[in-house]
This record gives sequence, structure tokens and C-alpha cells, in this order.
Amino acid sequence: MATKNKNLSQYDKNTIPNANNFRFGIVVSEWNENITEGLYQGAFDALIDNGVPHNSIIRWDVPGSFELIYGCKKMIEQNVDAVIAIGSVIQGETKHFDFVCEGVTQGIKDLNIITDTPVVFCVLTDNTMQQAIDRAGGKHGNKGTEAAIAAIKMANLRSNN
Ligand SMILES: Nc1c(NC[C@H](O)[C@H](O)[C@H](O)CO)[nH]c(=O)[nH]c1=O
Ligand SMILES: CC(=O)[C@@H](O)COP(=O)(O)O
Repeated sequence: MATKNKNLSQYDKNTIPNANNFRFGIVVSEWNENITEGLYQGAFDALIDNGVPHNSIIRWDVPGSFELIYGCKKMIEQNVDAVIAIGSVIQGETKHFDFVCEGVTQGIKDLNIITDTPVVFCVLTDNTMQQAIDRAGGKHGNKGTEAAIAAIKMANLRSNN
């Protein structure tokens, strides 16, 4: 189902595990910060809404989405229960979009394989700024909210296995 057919911000609190004792790291790319700040707010608000204490959320900023890989690797060393990688990559004139998107995707995938801490992929890869706006609190909801819920569920899975 495409994003246009669902609201990224909707979740049923009755299906969300108890997150009171989990710690979360959020690494935020500064590129397209009008988008990434919206994604961060969605993620932060969802974590708080589900009982995560404010002091159990660590935020670091990195220059761009490609640096999310290293930032998340170092965040994992902070003994958090899950990490959320937040970025916004928007198509420009060249193929750089393709390489950044592929690189960050593969890098975050690798962290999920190599380490024992789940890293949630909250990196928008949009053709236009409007598509990004629509997914960072606009008409399709907020990908950051979706990512926070995924992070809670994965932290819970990790704690039970
Ligand atoms: N064009 C975008 C970038 N490009 C920058 C790279 O992510 C990286 O910081 C640079 O290549 C230095 O290593 N980053 C985004 O997050 N979004 C873009 O649209
Ligand atoms: C994703 C990017 O790196 C891209 O936005 C940069 O723009 P351009 O391809 O025009 O250099």
C-alpha cells in the first residue's frame, strides 16, 4: 500500500508495548532541516505519548543523511534500546540522490545486521519538496511518528529475545 493510502501518524495505543523503561537515540540530518525537524518532532511526541521519559531520549545532529550511518553507529554505543535515523533526501539535478539514498539505506541495514541494537529507517527519499512536506506532518501524516512506534516495538522485541 502506498503512503498516499495511509496516514503515517495513526497508531492504536492499545497495540503499543510499554516503553517507560526504554532509552532511545535519535540522529537527525541537518540537510532539508525544515523537513527533518518536523520528522523529529513527530518522533519525539510519539515517544512521549507512549510513556518514554524526556531524559530517556538522546538527540544528536549530523550534517547530512550519509552521516546518519556513522552517527547511528556511535549512538548505539550509548546503550540505547533503539535508534531512529532521521533524514530527508530530495532529488536534485544529478545522480547524487541515488548514491546518497542507496548508501544510507545499505549503511543502516548493515548496522541492523552487525549490531544488536535496532536502527529504524526514518529517511524520506522524495522527488520533490512537496512530497517531503506531505510526509513530515502534512497530508500523509508524519513519518517520524511511524518511526517512533516502530522503534518502541523493536526495542520491546529486543528486550524479550
Ligand atoms: N542532497 C542531500 C544530501 N547530500 C549530502 C550528503 O548526505 C552528505 O552529507 C554529503 O555527501 C557529505 O558526505 N543529504 C541529505 O540528507 N539530503 C539531501 O537532499
Ligand atoms: C540528494 C542530493 O545530493 C541532491 O539533492 C544534490 O543536488 P544535485 O544533484 O543538484 O547536486
